[in-house]
Amino acid sequence: MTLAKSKAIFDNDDYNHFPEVITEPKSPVSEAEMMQAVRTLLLGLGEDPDREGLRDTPKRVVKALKFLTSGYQQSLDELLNGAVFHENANEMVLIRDIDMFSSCEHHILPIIGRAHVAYIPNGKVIGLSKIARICEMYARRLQVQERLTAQIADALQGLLQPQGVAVVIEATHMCMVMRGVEKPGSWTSTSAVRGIFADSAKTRQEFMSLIRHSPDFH
Ligand SMILES: Nc1nc2c(ncn2[C@@H]2O[C@H](COP(=O)(O)OP(=O)(O)OP(=O)(O)O)[C@@H](O)[C@H]2O)c(=O)[nH]1
Ligand SMILES: [Zn+2]
Repeated sequence: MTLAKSKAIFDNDDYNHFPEVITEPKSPVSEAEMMQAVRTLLLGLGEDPDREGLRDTPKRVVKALKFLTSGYQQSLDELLNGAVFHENANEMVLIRDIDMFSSCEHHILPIIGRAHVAYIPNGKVIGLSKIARICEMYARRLQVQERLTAQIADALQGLLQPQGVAVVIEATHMCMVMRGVEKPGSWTSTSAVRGIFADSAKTRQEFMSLIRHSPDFH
């Protein structure tokens, strides 16, 4: 199937109307105000925001935070770019070890980990890279790991109406490592299963056994 032909099918398809909700409104705060707030933070920390090393820090922090939360500005429609194709595949598709960087919404500190995403098609498949892009879009928002996991699963379920979707995220939270309870080496696993992965223990186990042998996780 050519890409052009696939796109034509895609254009007529109902997945275009998958209700992607942008949960965050456009910001009413200017960059100048954000930089001023970072300057205040620096003062609060007892620093001198006018010393050479910190002079451009408010600007850098705002730029970095905007990048780390740039998923708010994206939508599924935009990132898919038409890459959903009709295909009579009905075996499990698994992408494992998708690197992931998110930010916890409680402390705005990094969540670092990997996602494993599987689905069993039901007439439609998605461009493989788009699965990683969907993970990135939701990761680049302020998150809790459970919601991030569920959002990825629900996006694929809504886009493809597959037989089922399974998502596992294994991550370490810097708010639990560098501060607070200070537990380096702790990993949090979350899963979200939909359709046949929820209904069939055998299918779920097949997925779990395929992702299990990753050497980095225990
Ligand atoms: N369920 C869940 N909790 C998270 C996630 N990221 C951070 N948290 C937790 O959010 C909780 C916030 O608890 P609070 O007691 O309000 O904040 P805190 O005083 O900074 O808590 P400590 O981290 O225990 O020092 C902490 O237990 C964090 O570990 C996440 O992705 N999922
Ligand atoms: Zn946190």
